[in-house]
Amino acid sequence: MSEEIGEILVQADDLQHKIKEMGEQITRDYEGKSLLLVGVLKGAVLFLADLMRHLDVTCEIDFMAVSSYGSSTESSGVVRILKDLDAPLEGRHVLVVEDIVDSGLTLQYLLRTLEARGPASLEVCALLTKPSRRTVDLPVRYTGFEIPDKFAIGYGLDYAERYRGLPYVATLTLTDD
Ligand SMILES: O=P(O)(O)OC[C@H]1O[C@H](OP(=O)(O)OP(=O)(O)O)[C@H](O)[C@@H]1O
Ligand code: HPA
Ligand SMILES: [Mg+2]
Repeated sequence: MSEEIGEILVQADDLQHKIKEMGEQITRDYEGKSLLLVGVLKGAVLFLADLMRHLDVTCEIDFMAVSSYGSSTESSGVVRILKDLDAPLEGRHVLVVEDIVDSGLTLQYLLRTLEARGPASLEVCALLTKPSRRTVDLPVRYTGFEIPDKFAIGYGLDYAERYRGLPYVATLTLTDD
């Protein structure tokens, strides 16, 4: 099997422009509040780092690692916690930061888990969404871009742990040799 970077789905400039807009919107919505960003490792690392540069509110970060894809292009459907948050969520305004909502299974699991910890509020900010693949209906308050039903790489998104550092989002083309 050989692999190559396919068509570009979201250009680097468009990503950065949208992230600035999202940061400004979140700043307005959380004015006067203290925000806890929960980054979902590993994919959300680039997005969270860029987003928080556009937040003008008191803000802390924490991370959770869950994995359902491994080195496959299809979700296994079984979500596992690999690393939990460092601090309790009780009474906190929590914003979950995701790179992509695809089937929605990861986020469904996360929201159930985090809601049970008693946050003051719990919302989601996702850079990318694939609405055509969604198997569960979820409340995503902030969304960057809708992308088609194709396996995407770049800007945090991996295939077998590679390609996360690309500054744009593209498709991955896999061909049998
Ligand atoms: O909506 P879903 O179908 O559940 O897919 C979305 C999730 O899958 C990816 O994570 P992955 O499990 O690949 O871990 P990673 O972030 O470390 O790559 C992505 O970062 C989301 O967290
Ligand atoms: O399209 C994708 N690419 C990489 N990781 C993913 N996790 C869910 N969907 C995707
Ligand atoms: Mg992955």
